Amino acid sequence: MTNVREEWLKKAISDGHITCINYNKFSVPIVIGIGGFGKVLKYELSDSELTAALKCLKVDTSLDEKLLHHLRLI
Ligand SMILES: Nc1ncnc2c1ncn2[C@@H]1O[C@H](COP(=O)(O)OP(=O)(O)OP(=O)(O)O)[C@@H](O)[C@H]1O
Repeated sequence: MTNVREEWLKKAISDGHITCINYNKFSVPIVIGIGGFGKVLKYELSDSELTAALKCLKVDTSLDEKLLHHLRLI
């Protein structure tokens, strides 16, 4: 079965809606907060002076199934 989430991400990156930065550019993370959708982590970027806060979203694999079910109904 096609991974809907992966295909969606690839398209969003190739269409320029999401900027993709290689994960090895980020330092070891420090957890700085927790929200409803996941943890927020602080990173330094290796090739710049930038500090970044990234949210690591919780994975809900049932979303793929719900989306596929919805698409079958259309
Ligand atoms: N850019 C940031 N810089 C510093 N700390 C941050 C940053 N973004 C989030 N945090 C910390 O992480 C915590 C959770 O942030 P988050 O955005 O996940 O909150 P939320 O809006 O309640 O979550 P959600 O949108 O998932 O429901 C914040 O309360 C804050 O302490």
